[in-house]
Amino acid sequence: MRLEARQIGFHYSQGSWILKDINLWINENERVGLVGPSGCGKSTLARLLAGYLTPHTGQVLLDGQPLPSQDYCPVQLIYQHPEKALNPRWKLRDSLYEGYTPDNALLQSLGIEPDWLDRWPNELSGGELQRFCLARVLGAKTRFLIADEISTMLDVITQAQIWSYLLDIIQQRSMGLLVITHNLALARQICSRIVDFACLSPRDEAGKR
Ligand SMILES: Nc1ncnc2c1ncn2[C@@H]1O[C@H](COP(=O)(O)OP(=O)(O)OP(=O)(O)O)[C@@H](O)[C@H]1O
Repeated sequence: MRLEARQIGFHYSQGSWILKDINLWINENERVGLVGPSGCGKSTLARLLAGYLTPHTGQVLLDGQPLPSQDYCPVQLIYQHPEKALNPRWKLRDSLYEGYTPDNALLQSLGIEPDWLDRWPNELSGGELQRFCLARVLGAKTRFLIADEISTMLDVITQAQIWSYLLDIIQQRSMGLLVITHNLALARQICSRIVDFACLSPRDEAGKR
């Protein structure tokens, strides 16, 4: 299976182009790191790849087909800030079971304590909440995971734990992973291929992208 951004162009509202002729692909079993300067459009590309935004030109393709618009999306995205991804008015149990029913083994392997399910999002730490966000996106139908700066605000021990859980699951299920990060050392440690955002779009005749 392959996730592909083909000739993607995108701008917000009436603004200027953020992405132009962007090409990127990730195969299953592949862990790709995406690095680039702040504001260049990495998170925008992540949202396009997961189907949260629609490109103005080009296509996002999964094995040559558009992403499903109704069913569970096989491409799932996790953000840097778990508190923004969870409804503050829902207990964590409700957020967790919204998309599918994760089994106890998965919750255990992510280090989620059973009593956390009865708490509100503001009653857990950032690292604990991020485990919920991971559990939410790891439905059996997930084939590609896009991790957008998911461990930036965590301490080193929690970072190591979360990446270790995640990489195990990704390997067991032969999933593809796109890691968006400013941490080149992390990308080198985790990824089988690293892509510089600046290399995703073609240069014009003047050598500009
Ligand atoms: N919802 C939005 N509306 C308008 N402009 C936006 C929106 N989201 C992002 N942008 C703009 O799009 C550009 C790319 O933003 P994006 O978040 O994709 O960059 P990034 O490479 O992920 O940055 P960082 O590494 O700092 O997270 C920026 O100039 C940003 O200001």
